[in-house]
Amino acid sequence: MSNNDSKQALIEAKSLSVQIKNTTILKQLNFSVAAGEIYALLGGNGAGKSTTLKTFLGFNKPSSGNAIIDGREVSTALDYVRGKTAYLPESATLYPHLSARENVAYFLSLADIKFTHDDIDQAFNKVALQNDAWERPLQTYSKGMRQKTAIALALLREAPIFFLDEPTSGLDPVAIDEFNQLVSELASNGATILMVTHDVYGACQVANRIGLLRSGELVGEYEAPAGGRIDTEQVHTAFAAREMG
Ligand SMILES: Nc1ncnc2c1ncn2[C@@H]1O[C@H](COP(=O)(O)OP(=O)(O)OP(=O)(O)O)[C@@H](O)[C@H]1O
Repeated sequence: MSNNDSKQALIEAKSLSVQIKNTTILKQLNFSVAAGEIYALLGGNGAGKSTTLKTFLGFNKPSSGNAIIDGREVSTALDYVRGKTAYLPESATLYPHLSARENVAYFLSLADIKFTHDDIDQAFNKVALQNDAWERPLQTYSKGMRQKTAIALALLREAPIFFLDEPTSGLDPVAIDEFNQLVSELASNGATILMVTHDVYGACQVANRIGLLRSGELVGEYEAPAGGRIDTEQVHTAFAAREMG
């Protein structure tokens, strides 16, 4: 029995298939992410990573099988699912002309969430957003800083489930390490994280489990040993072999 079976699964794909315009894009996916776990869906261009995320976000309907969040079918419990999840697209969709504080305050107000000035300070400190940037417009931020802002917002929304789309693409090595550290901390504090990526190294650095996706099929799964990391070499070899067919 894997570790995963003993814990509550918060994200589940059950024989999940998705068709777009008569083409089957996702084929019978089965995986689950337990509470507090980081699952990386790894695949090359066109493997179906974004389609999987979009299905869990409710933008695609399964043609068969199920996409389940916290025990509920996504397509029939959209409001519930949106309240439970935070989605970080490849580039955070925040307002460039507003400061980090103004962005966060605006989106929290939209969601009808009460907050104080101190709450926002605490969230920015938690994600290690540099203090001198808090009141500066986001257009002066690096991608890493914008991501930190988006994560601070998710923390304030108290969303327990995170979807991350290619979170480290375009980050420099220091920012990647910082980001991976932050993601690990989120999970240690109980967040459940599904990330999609083509970065083998990054996935092995943070994930408890990696699913290898190719042409819409899950062709391999790797699990970190207790207290350890998934072997990068093993996953890299499988990834490269799969990509070559
Ligand atoms: N709306 C759509 N209409 C037609 N085909 C689509 C649509 N969305 C996705 N696809 C196809 O589904 C397949 C998977 O696409 P998807 O964007 O999920 O891949 P991906 O793994 O995220 O790739 P990348 O790393 O390049 O972003 C691709 O062949 C793509 O062309």
